[in-house]
Formats: sequence, C-alpha cells, structure tokens
Amino acid sequence: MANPLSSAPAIRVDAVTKRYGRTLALDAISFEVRDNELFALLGPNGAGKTTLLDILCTIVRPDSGVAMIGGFDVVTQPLAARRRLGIVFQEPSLDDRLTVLENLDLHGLVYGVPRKLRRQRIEEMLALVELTEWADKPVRTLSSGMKRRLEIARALVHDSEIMLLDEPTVGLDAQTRDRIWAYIRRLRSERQITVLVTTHHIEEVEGCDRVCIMDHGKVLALDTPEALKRDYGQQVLRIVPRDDDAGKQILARYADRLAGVAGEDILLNSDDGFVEAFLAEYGGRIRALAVEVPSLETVFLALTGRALRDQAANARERTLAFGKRGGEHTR
Ligand SMILES: Nc1ncnc2c1ncn2[C@@H]1O[C@H](COP(=O)(O)OP(=O)(O)OP(=O)(O)O)[C@@H](O)[C@H]1O
Repeated sequence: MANPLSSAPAIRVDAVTKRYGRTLALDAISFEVRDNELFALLGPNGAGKTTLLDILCTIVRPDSGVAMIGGFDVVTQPLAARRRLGIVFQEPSLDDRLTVLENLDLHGLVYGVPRKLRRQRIEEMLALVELTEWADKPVRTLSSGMKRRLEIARALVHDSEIMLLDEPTVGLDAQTRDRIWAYIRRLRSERQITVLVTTHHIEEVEGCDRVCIMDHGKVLALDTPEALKRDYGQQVLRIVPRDDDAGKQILARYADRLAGVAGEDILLNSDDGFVEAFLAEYGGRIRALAVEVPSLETVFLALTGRALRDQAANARERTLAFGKRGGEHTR
C-alpha cells in the first residue's frame, strides 16, 4: 500500500513523555528521523531508549505527546504503523525448535505476505545475512551472532520500510558486532530502508548519519558525529592516581577542569599546554595517563559529566604507561 503521507518523515517523535511510577523514563522528547537515514540513539542504561522503541513499535502507550511511523500515529493507527516496521528486540524472540526457514516463513505468514513473495524475500534475506546454508537447521543449533543475523533477516520479510534495532550487538564479540553493522549498512543502501538503532557502544555510532544522545529520558544533543565532535568535543586527560591521597589532591587542585570521574580514573578538560603543566606537578603521583582527543566519548562526557565506557585504550589515544617507580614512562 502506498504511504498516503509520503512527505512525512520516517519517524516523528513530538514531546513524548512516559512515566513508570516515580520514574520519568521519557521527558517530553522530540526528534525526527529522515527517510533512508541511519540514526543512532545513544545513551547509558536507563536513558529511556527501550521505552522509546517500545512506544514506536506500539507495545507501550506514551502518557502524552505524539509518535508517528511513516506518517501514522502509533496510538491511533497502530496497525498501519506496525506494518511499516521491522523490529529486532533486545531479547531474542526466535522459536528455537523451528528451523531457520520455518521461523522466517512463520513471520511472513503472520504478516500476510503471499507465498511466492515470501519465498523470494526469505531467499534474498538469508543470502544477505549469509545464512542460506543454515536454512534447514533448527535455530537452537545457531550461535548467538547467527541468531542476531536471523532476527535482522526476519524483520525484513514483510513490507518493512523502517527498521528498529534495540542494542543489536549486545553480548556479541567485536568481530560479530562489526559484521552485524556491515549488514545494517548494506540493508540501508540496498533496500533503501530507514534504520533507527539504539546502542551504548559509542564506537558503533561513528558511521551513523546522525546520533541522538539521550540521558535520563531527555535528548541532550542530536547531530552528525562530526558536528557533535566539533560542537561539544574536547581534549580530555584521563588520569589514574597512584593512590587515594594523590587522587584527592588532583581533584582539589583541578576542580575547575574536572570533566568527570570513571571508576578510579579522573578526567580533566585539557589542552596541549596543560598536559606538560600537569606532568610537571603530578607526574610522580600517577600510575597512568592518557590524552583523549575529541571523540564521541568526550562529547558524551561534556554533555553528561559521565563516561560511557571505563576502558580508554584505543587507537585514538596517546597513552603514557608509567613504570613501577614514579615518573618513569614510555610513550
Ligand atoms: N516496565 C517498567 N516498569 C518500571 N520502570 C521501568 C519499566 N521500563 C523501564 N523502566 C524504567 O525507565 C527508565 C528507562 O528505562 P529504559 O529501559 O527505557 O532505558 P534504556 O536506555 O533502554 O536502558 P537499557 O539499555 O538498560 O535497556 C529506567 O529507569 C527503567 O528502570
């Protein structure tokens, strides 16, 4: 069926609020996702991402505000909205006793996809997620990465134009995560679909068109990764003090530069001159130090005062590892 509101954005969220008892899970949030966009919702646990997805896929009703899928209101026109969606939930929802093919076929049947078209789509999707050879195997024999791939395939057996993926890579190893993202990008370009994906892995959103950063049920920022880094990114010095006493002294001395604390790490807003000045004063009282260049991680830190991940070791950083005796270091 042609979309009667074809000029409408793929997803529109307007002042949506949802409360669970005393918890304000969503606090009047608004944004739009354009057609064929790869759009990420980034936020820590409890930010409200799943609640928002549950509203978009018509499982949960908002207390107030409007949410639209392809121009259809999720509260007043849930069936029309739902038909346009392909959904991959956080919790696996495949039938383990059925084969790969049976799972896909059942889904197509439920959505009323005619038999011939169903066969064709299933074949296409299995090829895309590289599971053709597994078609007749029971789902219980698949690895967790393969099950995720199958769920992605299943979400696209009907006429879905908009795909919602809730933490699609959670619990998967780095290699499998990369593969899942490769499928998502391919799908977007080959099937011209719109993708909204939630994640709390910051490195995963670098390749998305736009990123919406959420915390405590609010949108803190929404833009392309480049624009976010330009507007909010900053150089941060990540320090591991030698002991509690040193930590307290650093915190007191640089309170005006404090960007956040993550476990035993102290994060200070930095600039090139500051690193040398800090080392001259505290070089002997720290165990490790890393200079983090502006990244989505430092954007998140600037916006929330919290780090999204505890480990700060990756290629973007120049790390100085300090030896057992204070002051010795290797670059
Ligand atoms: N059914 C519910 N009943 C009560 N509180 C809920 C319910 N669902 C979510 N919440 C609360 O609403 C807030 C937002 O939760 P939500 O699951 O949407 O966040 P999230 O960003 O998706 O986090 P996660 O990645 O852990 O799923 C949290 O404080 C959560 O405890």
